[in-house]
Parts: sequence; C-alpha cells; structure tokens
Amino acid sequence: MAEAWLMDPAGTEPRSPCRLRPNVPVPPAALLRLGVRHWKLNADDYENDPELGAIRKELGYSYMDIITIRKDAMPDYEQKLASFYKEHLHRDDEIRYVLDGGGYFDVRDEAERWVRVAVRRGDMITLPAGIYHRFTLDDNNYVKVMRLFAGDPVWTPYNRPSDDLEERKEYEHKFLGRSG
Ligand SMILES: CSCCC(=O)/C(O)=C/O
Ligand SMILES: [Fe+2]
Repeated sequence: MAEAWLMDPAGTEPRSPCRLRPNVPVPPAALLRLGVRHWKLNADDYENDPELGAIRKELGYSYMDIITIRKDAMPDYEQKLASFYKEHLHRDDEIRYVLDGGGYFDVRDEAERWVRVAVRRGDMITLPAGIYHRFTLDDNNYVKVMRLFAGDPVWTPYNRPSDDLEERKEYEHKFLGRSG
C-alpha cells in the first residue's frame, strides 16, 4: 500500500509532507475503510502489463489517457493545480496510475481529518465517488499520470460543500456509516 499519514493542520507548505510530529501513520486497512484502494504495478512496462489489463477488465476501466503535470507541459498549470487542491468530490470514482514523478492525494477521514496518501511511480489508486479529497504535486513538481474511467470520462469536480449530491449521501452511508 502507498504510505499514508495524518496531516499536520498547521502545515503551510502543501507540497512538503506535512507530517505531524511524531508521525501518525494511517494503515492500509483504514484507507480501505474509507473506500480508497491501491495497487503497486510495474510502471516500466505499463503498455503491456497483464496485471493492469486484468484490473481494467475486472473493473470496466475502458477509458484511459495520460497527462503530465509540470509547469512546462500543462496549459493553465497554476489554475489547474489550484483547482486540484481545492477540496472537492466527483460523482464517479477517481482512478489514477502514477507512471512517473509523484504527489499527494489528501482524503478526509471519518473524523474530518486530512489523511495524506503519497503516490509515486507504480502506484495505482482509486478514490470512491463522493469522497472529499484534493491533490497536490510533491516538492519535485512533476507527475505523469494515467487517468482511467469506466465509460465516457467525466472529470468534473464539485467543491465542498456538495453534501446534497446523491453520490455524497451514498458515500456517507456506505463508508462512514451515516444514515440520512
Ligand atoms: C493526479 S491527476 C489530476 C488531479 C485530478 O484529476 C483530481 O481530480 C484530483 O483530485
Ligand atoms: Fe479529484
């Protein structure tokens, strides 16, 4: 599993690890309870990787593209990064496979704390529809990511608060044990 920890709410540099002192690790089982799944894959051979092929087949991830997030490679780099780091949710699962570089997905836990998940080359992660989250590069300022989707892709972020969306209610019911 990718390494995860509770974020220091007083952290002022989003692209640094922002760990509490002492560090408070978040184990894989706790991430799974929030609906966050992870695979470690062979990024050296992603075009022919049978393991990736099997995951895509099993979960119906028919769509894929590859994006590079780096100042010289992405139009509207600053605006895009700012929007990725705004707390938001999606109405579909967010499925990302890091082919190079790295970054952090922050997800809200059941107590509304930020859990920081470090993703590096070879990490594939899925965030369930309805989970509040955000993304930042790490201090190397570069990531190359495969985006996957089941069906025709929709990337729309819904900034918090979006508690009235059906997918948010379903997420709260399924993963946070909240009724409503
Ligand atoms: C790391 S892929 C770009 C970020 C993104 O698409 C997203 O929705 C972040 O939460
Ligand atoms: Fe997102």
